[in-house]
Amino acid sequence: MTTDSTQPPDSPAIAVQDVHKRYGERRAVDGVSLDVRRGEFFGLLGPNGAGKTTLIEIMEGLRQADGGTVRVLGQSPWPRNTALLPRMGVQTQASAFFVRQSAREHLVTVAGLYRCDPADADRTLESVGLTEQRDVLVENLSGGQRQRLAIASALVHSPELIFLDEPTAALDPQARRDLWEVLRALKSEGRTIVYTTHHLDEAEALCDRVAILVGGKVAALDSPHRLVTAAGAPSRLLLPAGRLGVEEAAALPGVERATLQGGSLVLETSAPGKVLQAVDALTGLDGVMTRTATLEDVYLELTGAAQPGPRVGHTTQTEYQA
Ligand SMILES: Nc1ncnc2c1ncn2[C@@H]1O[C@H](COP(=O)(O)OP(=O)(O)OP(=O)(O)O)[C@@H](O)[C@H]1O
Repeated sequence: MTTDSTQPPDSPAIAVQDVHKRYGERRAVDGVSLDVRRGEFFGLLGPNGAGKTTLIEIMEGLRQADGGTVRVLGQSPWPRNTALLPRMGVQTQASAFFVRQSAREHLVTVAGLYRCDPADADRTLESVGLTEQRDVLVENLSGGQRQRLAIASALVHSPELIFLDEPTAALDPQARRDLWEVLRALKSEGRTIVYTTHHLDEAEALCDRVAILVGGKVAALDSPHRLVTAAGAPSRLLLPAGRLGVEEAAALPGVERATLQGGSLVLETSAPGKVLQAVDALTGLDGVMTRTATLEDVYLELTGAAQPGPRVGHTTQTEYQA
């Protein structure tokens, strides 16, 4: 990995100040300011059309901002700054491939463009778990394997700053988890990663900090843990239905709301310890589950997509057994 010794080590990898971008009347990026720290795994989240791709393209030097300033590794990415190219790796949702080449040939070709050795291609193929497919033609790779090859193409020259745009979108659950390990290894090598995803569990598991963009503005920026804690969303306790009456449950100390959902009695509370104690005293805790708030709760609240009533998907869950 090459680094710029002229930059102070504590300077941000990316500094974005009051950046604007319009397409006609549409304000795609509307006064965004944020820093991405060196070595940070930074998530850019937001609903479709929130301005993530536009902002990333401005950071990558692919698009000109209408206003504001952007510094990437201490330099301006616009007008197109070729000095930055060897220091950045870019994976987009529409990556281009040499489809009539094998996976390895493709990567050796990309490595050659960066004046890297074929050995770098082999090492990178291994790091994304494609060694077995090295001789398979790109056009015969599965969607997930191509996705991994796209990521390998962004990594082959060992860039210090990596942009990954929904890299796990086409991956099955196991391949997604495998890729998490690849990404964690990159972070542990000190690389800076800017990451977009619609998988909130993934952002929570991987990112040091996330920015949630809504309508071209930063609606929240912090670590997933602090965002979840600050949101103060209630925890939920799920009891098998019939264990307690709804009214009886609603009257327990600390319970803010009790509802029947499917086969469960759902208790919302900001004092889960207190409610667990009360339930334990009445019925025991066998089969009781707790679900704590997650980044998805915060995200849905901020993007205005929150549904009334408790959600039960994608939550951190603990089940009690006798
Ligand atoms: N080249 C363009 N010309 C005109 N409008 C555009 C262009 N690119 C994006 N937009 C509009 O700007 C807004 C932001 O788009 P952008 O692609 O940056 O959002 P996004 O957050 O990346 O969305 P997604 O999650 O769907 O990829 C959208 O309303 C989009 O329709």
